[in-house]
Amino acid sequence: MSSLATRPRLTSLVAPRLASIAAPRRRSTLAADSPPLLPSPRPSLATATFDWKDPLSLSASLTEDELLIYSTARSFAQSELLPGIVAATRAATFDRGIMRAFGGLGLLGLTCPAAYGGADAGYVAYGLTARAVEQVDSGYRSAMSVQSSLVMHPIALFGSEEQKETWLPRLASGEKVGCFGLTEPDHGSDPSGMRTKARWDGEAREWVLDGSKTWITNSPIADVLLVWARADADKGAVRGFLIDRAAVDRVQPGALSTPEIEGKLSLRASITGSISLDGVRVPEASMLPLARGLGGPFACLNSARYGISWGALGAAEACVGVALDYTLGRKQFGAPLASQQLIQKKLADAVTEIGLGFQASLAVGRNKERHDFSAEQISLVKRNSCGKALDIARMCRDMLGGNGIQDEYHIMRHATNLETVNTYEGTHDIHALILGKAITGIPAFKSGFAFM
Ligand SMILES: Cc1cc2nc3c(=O)[nH]c(=O)nc-3n(C[C@H](O)[C@H](O)[C@H](O)COP(=O)(O)OP(=O)(O)OC[C@H]3O[C@@H](n4cnc5c(N)ncnc54)[C@H](O)[C@@H]3O)c2cc1C
Repeated sequence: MSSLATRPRLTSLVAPRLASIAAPRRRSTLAADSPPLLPSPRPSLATATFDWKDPLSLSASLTEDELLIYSTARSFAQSELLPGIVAATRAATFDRGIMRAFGGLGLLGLTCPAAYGGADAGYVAYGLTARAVEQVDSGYRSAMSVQSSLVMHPIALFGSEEQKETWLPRLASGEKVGCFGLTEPDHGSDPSGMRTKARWDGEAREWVLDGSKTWITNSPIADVLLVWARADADKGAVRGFLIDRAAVDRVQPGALSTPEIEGKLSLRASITGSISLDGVRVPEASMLPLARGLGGPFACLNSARYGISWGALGAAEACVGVALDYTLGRKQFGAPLASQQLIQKKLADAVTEIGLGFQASLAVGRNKERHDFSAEQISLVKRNSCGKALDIARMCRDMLGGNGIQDEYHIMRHATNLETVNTYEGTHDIHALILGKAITGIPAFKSGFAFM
């Protein structure tokens, strides 16, 4: 260490030589046949100071608007959400007011049209918001992602004018909460086996829904439930239905129920439930007119999965921040843990993966903004970010020793949350199979259309 410190810095040795090449007056004094001092006519010096929080200068690739959205979301998350997260996790509660607060800041439906209360802000801004919120908790990011990507996005993309006007402004403000019901008790990774049915009652001009969904984020508090079902009058095609809970409860009390799933050891500050549909009648106009087949829900999932690729890394960077502080302060064997080579390697690995992961998500975000992306690119970044973030959270937990399992240090909560984030919206292995199919041309999943 000490000999390195007393050695002149490499740049101070090279700089004068570079200056002599760069200055035209001096260059002219060189003999015409002199060998060049350095191979490149425009050598680049390392001028930026390395910042572990932005190791590959992500912020330099962002617009002013994106930076502003990120700093708004981050200061809200740090000042309003962080202080209560430990208590919310212990009590396994989700404060409905958080949705109104997100809405008040304009963080819901960031990619939706401004004409309906969205922000038209672009996919990178959306990713940055997911990152800021998930630095506090994956459960809060889940609530926001479901509202924005899995409810508002499909209404904006596939909805009628009436559906857009009815729901989007109220979802954007957080006045109404939505949920997305695709997973069923017997069909998770392979939603092509879906059993929930929509029967057409031509006389009443209503759809009658029967079936059940499980593991549905926000379902116990949702005002509008986007439920995917097989429509008998459309040759059994999967269609999306917007169920207005209040309207159903008024006319058919008990036909629709959304009990909370208890006993979760992950995403405890997010509310998750099932959906039970027992002859639920909805008007003809409740069906999303422009979504037909599983391509509808998958289009929504692509948007949410992309956001997750940013969010999961947000959780990972929060874990690294805690681990770094802790290891700088904690002394064992007469020295700070942070001075030990093994600890530094762990931190270097984590910062490397986070920096690379954000660049990958940024690239996919820009591709999305240019309308030039593939579902496989999203599988790649969702899978990579979740897997890496989970590994980083576990490694950071380890760096805190026994204290690492204490909720006040946050890391263990992030690690248990990331177990879910790695599983939902397509498990780590299912995304590997999606990529495997694209690479080899051979689908490894046997029953038709596994994708969730
Ligand atoms: C907290 C939470 C919130 C959620 N929120 C929502 C929501 O809002 N809306 C919604 O619709 N769903 C939601 N989900 C459901 C989630 O998307 C599913 O849990 C996920 O898709 C996996 O499905 P599954 O649980 O049925 O597991 P399964 O599909 O039964 O998979 C179990 C295991 O088998 C593996 N596997 C499956 N098929 C294959 C194969 N062909 N080859 C090799 N391995 C395979 C999987 O990778 C996994 O490891 C949520 C889940 C959780 C836990």
